[in-house]
Amino acid sequence: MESFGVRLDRAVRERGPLCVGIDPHPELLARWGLADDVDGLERFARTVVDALGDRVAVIKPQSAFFERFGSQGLAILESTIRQLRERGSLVLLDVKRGDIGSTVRAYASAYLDPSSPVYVDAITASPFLGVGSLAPMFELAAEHGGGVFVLALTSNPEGASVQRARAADGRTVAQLVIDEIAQLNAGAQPLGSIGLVIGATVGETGCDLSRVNGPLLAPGLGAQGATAADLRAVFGPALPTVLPSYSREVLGAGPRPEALRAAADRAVSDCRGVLAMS
Ligand SMILES: O=c1ccn([C@@H]2O[C@H](COP(=O)(O)O)[C@@H](O)[C@H]2O)c(=O)[nH]1
Repeated sequence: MESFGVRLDRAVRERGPLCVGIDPHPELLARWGLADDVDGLERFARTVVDALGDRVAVIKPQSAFFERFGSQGLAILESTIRQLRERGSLVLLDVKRGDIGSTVRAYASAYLDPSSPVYVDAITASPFLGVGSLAPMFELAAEHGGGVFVLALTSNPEGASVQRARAADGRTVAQLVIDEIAQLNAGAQPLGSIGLVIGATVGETGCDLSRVNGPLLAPGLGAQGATAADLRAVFGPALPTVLPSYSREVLGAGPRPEALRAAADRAVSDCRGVLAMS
C-alpha cells in the first residue's frame, strides 16, 4: 500500500485541497427535515456520501455524532466509511484518540488495521499524554499506508492556555508537538503521513512549521468564524501543505446534493486561491 502522504498528495492534486466533515448536529438534522434519530443519521450521512464522495479529496466523519446513537450509530459509521471508500474519497475519522501506549495500540488496531470494521485512511489523535505514547499508531499507520493527524493548536479558544504554554526550554507545547512530528516525517516524499491539526482560527502561531513535511489539517473555517483568507496569516510559507476543513459551512447548504456540491466547490475555489498565492 502506498503511504498516506502519497495518497493524500494525489487526492488533493486530483480533487482539490478540501476536507469536508460529516457532523450530523441535531440542528442540521432538523434543518434538513430529518428526525434526530438513527434513521435521520443514516439518511444524512448517505446524502453527504452520495453528493461528495466522488468529488472531495478527504471526508471526515466526526465520530461523536455517530457514537451518540450507540451500537446503531456505530453500524452507520461503519457503512458510511465503506461507502466513502467505494466512491474514492480518503476517510479521515475525527476521533481524537490518545492514551497510554498499550491502549493506544488497541486504538491503532481499531482504526488503522485493514482487517478492522472501522478501518479508515487516517485518524485524529491527541498528544497530551506525550507524543511518544502515540507511537503504536504511527507504527501501524506506516505498516498499512495510514495517516495520523495530531492536535497541535486547536481551533477552539480554550486550547491556547495549554497549547501556547511554554516548556522548560522555552518552546511552546505546540512547538514541542510540531518538532516531534517533524522528526517522524523527515525525508518523506512528497509528504509524510503524520499530520498536524492547526485551527484556521488561531491567528499567528508563533510556531516554526518549516520542517513538518506533513499535512496540516485546518478546521475552524466557516461556522467557527475563520475564512480562507485567514489561512495566510496562520500558515505563512507552510500554506502548500494545508488541508482546509469545513463541516457546518458546507453541510448547511444541504440536503439537496447539487447545493452540497456547489458549497464544496466554492470552498475549494476559495482555498485554492489562497493556497496558490503561497
Ligand atoms: O481543532 C480542532 C480539531 C477538530 N475540530 C473538528 O472539526 C469539525 C469542525 O466543524 P465546523 O462545523 O466546521 O465548525 C468538528 O468536527 C470539530 O470537532 C475542530 O473544529 N477544531
